[in-house]
Amino acid sequence: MTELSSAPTVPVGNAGPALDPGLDVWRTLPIQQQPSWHGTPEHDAAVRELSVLPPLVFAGEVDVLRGRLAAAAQGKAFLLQGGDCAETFADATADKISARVKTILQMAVVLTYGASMPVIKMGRMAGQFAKPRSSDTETRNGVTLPAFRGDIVNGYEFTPESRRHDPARLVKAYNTSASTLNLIRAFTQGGFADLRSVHNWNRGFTENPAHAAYESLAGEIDRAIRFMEACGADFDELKRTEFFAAHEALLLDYERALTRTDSRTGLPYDTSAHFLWIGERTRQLDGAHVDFLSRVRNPIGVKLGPNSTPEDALALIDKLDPNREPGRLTFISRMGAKNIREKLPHLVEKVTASGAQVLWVTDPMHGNTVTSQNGYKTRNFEDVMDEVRGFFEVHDALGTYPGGLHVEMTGDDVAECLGGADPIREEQFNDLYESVCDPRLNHRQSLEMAFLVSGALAKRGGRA
Ligand SMILES: O=C[C@H](O)[C@H](O)COP(=O)(O)O
Ligand SMILES: C=C(OP(=O)(O)O)C(=O)O
Ligand SMILES: [Mn+2]
Repeated sequence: MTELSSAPTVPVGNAGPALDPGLDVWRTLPIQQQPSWHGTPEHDAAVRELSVLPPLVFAGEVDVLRGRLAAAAQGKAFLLQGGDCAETFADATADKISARVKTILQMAVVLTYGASMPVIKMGRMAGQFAKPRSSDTETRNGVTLPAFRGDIVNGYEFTPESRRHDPARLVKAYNTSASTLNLIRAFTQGGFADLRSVHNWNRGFTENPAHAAYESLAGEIDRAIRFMEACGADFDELKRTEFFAAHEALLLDYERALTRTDSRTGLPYDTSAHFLWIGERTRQLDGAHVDFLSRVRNPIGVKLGPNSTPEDALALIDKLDPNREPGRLTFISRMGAKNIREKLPHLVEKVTASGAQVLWVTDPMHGNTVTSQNGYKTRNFEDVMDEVRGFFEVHDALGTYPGGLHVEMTGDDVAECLGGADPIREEQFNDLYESVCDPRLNHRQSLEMAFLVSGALAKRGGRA
């Protein structure tokens, strides 16, 4: 198995054949959600600097991921994507990064047991710095400033200086991604991801009386691990795990500058992350984002909101996955709990009938955002779980495979989403709401979701 820490046999570098000129066609196409910094000397200098910096990920790793996603598209693996809505430079600390990775690993163990198949672990991490926004501006107490668009563009602090679009942030985002990825690699390759430790961390969750309902599943996992031990399983082999980095490919200057030719194949790889997705607001068929991502070899995701039509989905497949290559294309539906049972079936049916083998993943966060009585952007855990249930129901009815989960979550004890078995109430927002964009599941809510989804996966497999 290729490990992330090992160097590829032939690294991606700056040398090698010239990049395909098609990679710049996006510059001639309509483009949404970009900062207003083009043409400035600072912007050009930042892009020049990025274009000669080392790749953050290797082409060989990207190929391994494509293979793993192909298995998921065929119902033989399950994808778990999780992390902040918007990473920040200030929170790229050892404690916060490791808490998030630990939580994803904890979720993955529970899901692996329920699914009885490999879980592909992927962070919205090490590059999730750019945010599309509904509005270009934000008004507070009669003062209007540019909206916060993620730390790669401007600062969250509500002052004219901080909200200025600053191209020097492009390079800081690269450096922060590199140090985040370095810690992730050390954490997942250095022995900390030992299956037995990850399972022990879950004990803290089930010891909470609010989570008593999950004790029996945790007990089953415990017995399975002891059974493996008794059979002489090589736990040293299970001390390391693959972990992949993903973000929304929103700022095409950044993505283009980090695109390199793979010297093995001569093909372009976007080396800013293993997996890149196109957001709901930038998936226009004739737009810049779809064009650019159609030309790189990375596995690509596309968010599909409630207005997506089967025709949109089929046209996206033609453009992004013309060779119908399993693992290349993931559709991440984010319909909202109220819509999923009505809107998703047509999409899945038509895509399946076309013969394309995409991976279907649910994002149960972005269609379920509401404002709390006390004015915070939030989501109800029950709505989030209802969308996940709907996703499973739709696939069960159609005989297709619900292949993954895409969530905004953190490893910390924040209060941003309402509810859960150990419920978060809106009075807690004033002290514990930390997100600079969308509300995330906290550590406990994330694990609770994993236990619930694990149960659903086990039921599908006929084991519960
Ligand atoms: O993360 C997704 C979007 O960037 C986010 O939901 C946009 O939020 P807004 O509607 O507050 O701009
Ligand atoms: C912007 C996001 O989602 P969407 O494109 O689905 O709104 C996101 O995933 O943070
Ligand atoms: Mn978000």
